[in-house]
Formats: sequence, structure tokens, C-alpha cells
Amino acid sequence: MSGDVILDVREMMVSFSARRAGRKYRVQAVDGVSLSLAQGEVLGIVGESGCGKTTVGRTIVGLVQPGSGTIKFKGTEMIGAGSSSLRAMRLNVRMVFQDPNASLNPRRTIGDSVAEAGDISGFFKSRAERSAAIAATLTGVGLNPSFATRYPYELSGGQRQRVGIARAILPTPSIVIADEPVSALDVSVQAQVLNLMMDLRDQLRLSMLFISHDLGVIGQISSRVAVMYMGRVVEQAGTRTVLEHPLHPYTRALVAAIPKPDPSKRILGAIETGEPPSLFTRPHGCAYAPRCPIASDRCLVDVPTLRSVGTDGRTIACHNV
Ligand SMILES: Nc1ncnc2c1ncn2[C@@H]1O[C@H](COP(=O)(O)OP(=O)(O)OP(=O)(O)O)[C@@H](O)[C@H]1O
Repeated sequence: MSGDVILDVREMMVSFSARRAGRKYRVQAVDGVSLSLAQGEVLGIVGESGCGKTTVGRTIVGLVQPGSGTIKFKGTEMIGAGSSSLRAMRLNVRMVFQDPNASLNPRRTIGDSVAEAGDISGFFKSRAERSAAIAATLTGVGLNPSFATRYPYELSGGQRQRVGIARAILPTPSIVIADEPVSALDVSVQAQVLNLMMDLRDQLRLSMLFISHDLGVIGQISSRVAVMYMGRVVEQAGTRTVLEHPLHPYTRALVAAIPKPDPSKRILGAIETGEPPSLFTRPHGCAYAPRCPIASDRCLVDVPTLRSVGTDGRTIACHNV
């Protein structure tokens, strides 16, 4: 990784209480995740539904409290920080949510939604400045400024997600955490919204955490990828390295599952053949062992920790590669 680190997460642990068959459990949604993000970098976080990706993003922006760990934004610890540091961080680290229908208030105009963070923080000096900033931001995400007086129901899904992005970039933050920002959209619209995010990354010099279950989508926008499985990072490396030479057996299964133009060349990975994981029945050793084609006896008892492999900053948690 090059450049200044602006976000540094160490050993993040997050658990939730859950009920199953009348009994109360604590499930460990995030189990010791460490990540860092450099200025202008896009780090993809990929993994199956329930692996804890969203919880990592929501914890970084302060929507979920971690059990332990550290979250440093530009060198300042955010967990337990005073309200002025937290306010500054909230304005600088913003989230684009998966479902623009759920994240936009149906009773607020688009302009009011886009200006919300600026309004709360006292960013705008005058009504005129506020209106101009809304118009410029809507234009920047490819929407006509006249959308400011409209309501979410008047917009298509793709337009609503553009509003979701506009909300996250006014005022301009340092970091955008995009949680599955295209997965609720039609395939034809996905590419347009992805292109918009890449343009904004370049124009505004944004750093991004880009969360997706789809390694194909992650591959288009991210410079590095962290692969998560059951609350842990199992492999982290440059995107090309991950896509062209995946090492962890789970990463290999994810890469094999990326749709190929020729369906006969599509390999069925273990991810499609094994049992999906459950946090209620976490295995003792490596969480992936029950689905892993190369698991050994050690994997059933001993949790692998991340170690460096090779020279390009790749880390991997596997006993057998
Ligand atoms: N508020 C909550 N209360 C209880 N359990 C939760 C809560 N939020 C998440 N979980 C549980 O934590 C685990 C991780 O969820 P999370 O949403 O972070 O995963 P994910 O990888 O983002 O999956 P998805 O793509 O389906 O959102 C899941 O088992 C989920 O049910």
C-alpha cells in the first residue's frame, strides 16, 4: 500500500445478541478484523452474505459499537473520542447504503436529503450557498439540478442511488464507505453507477471502502481486496493478485464463481457446493474447514492467523497454502 494511511482499523470485534429456538446467543459478527486505507485508495471487502462486511462498515461510521479494537481516522482514535472529534469524523467518513429506497426519507425533497449532513453540521453560510451546493452536487452525480425539489418516489432506482451518492459527498468527505451500492440496481444501471463512483473517486480524491458480495464488481473499482469469511479477513492483496492468483481456497472459490462469458468454462467452486456457514455453529478451528477441499486435521482445531506471503503485501490466513 502506498500513500498516507487515513483509516486504520485494528482487531475490530463486534458481537450481537440473537435469539434462536427460544435461546439467547451472542454471535461474533466481526472477529478481529484489521484493515487500513490510504489516501485515494479503494479497498474492496468481499465475502458471502452474513460474513460481517456491512458490520465492519457500520462500525467504522459509528452506527454500531465495537466490543473492542481501535479505529483511527487520520491518526486520531475514534472509539471513545469526544463529541467534536466524532462530529468531524462523521462528516469526513460517509456511507452509501445498499438500498436507496430504504435510506432516503420519502417525505423529504431530494435537495433536503442531499443537504442533510451540511445542515446538521452548520456547513452552509447562507440559503444561496446551500442551494448552489445542492445544484452542483446533483450535477456532479449526473442529475439535473431541478431534481432538488422532487421526492424519491418520482425517481428511478438508479437515480435514487445517485442521490444516495450525492448525500455522501456534500460536504466532500475524505472517505466513502459504499455498502453494496449497486447490488439493488438493474444490471444495465449497475455499470453506470460504478462508473460514476470511479469518476468521483478521481475528481474528489476520495478513499473508499467498497463492500460487495460480488468479486467481479469489486475487481472493477478496487485497488486492493480484503476477503472476509465468518467475521475474519482470510486473504488481503492487490486486486490483480487476488483475481489472477488467488491463494486462499475460499478466495479461489469466489474467483471461480465470477460469471464467465462462456458458461461451459465456469468452474463450480466449493462455495457453491458446500454448506453455507452459520455463526451459531462456528467450527473450532478454521471456519472454512468444513467446506475446504484442502483442509487437514490441523484446520479442524487450530484457527489460522494472517501471515505475509510473497512480496506485494499479500496476507493470508490458511495453514495449507
Ligand atoms: N443489528 C444486528 N443484530 C443482530 N445480529 C446482527 C445485526 N447486524 C448484523 N447481525 C448479524 O451479524 C452477522 C453479519 O452481518 P452483516 O450484515 O455484517 O454481514 P454481511 O456480510 O454484510 O451480509 P449481507 O451482505 O447479507 O448484509 C450476520 O449473522 C447478521 O445476522
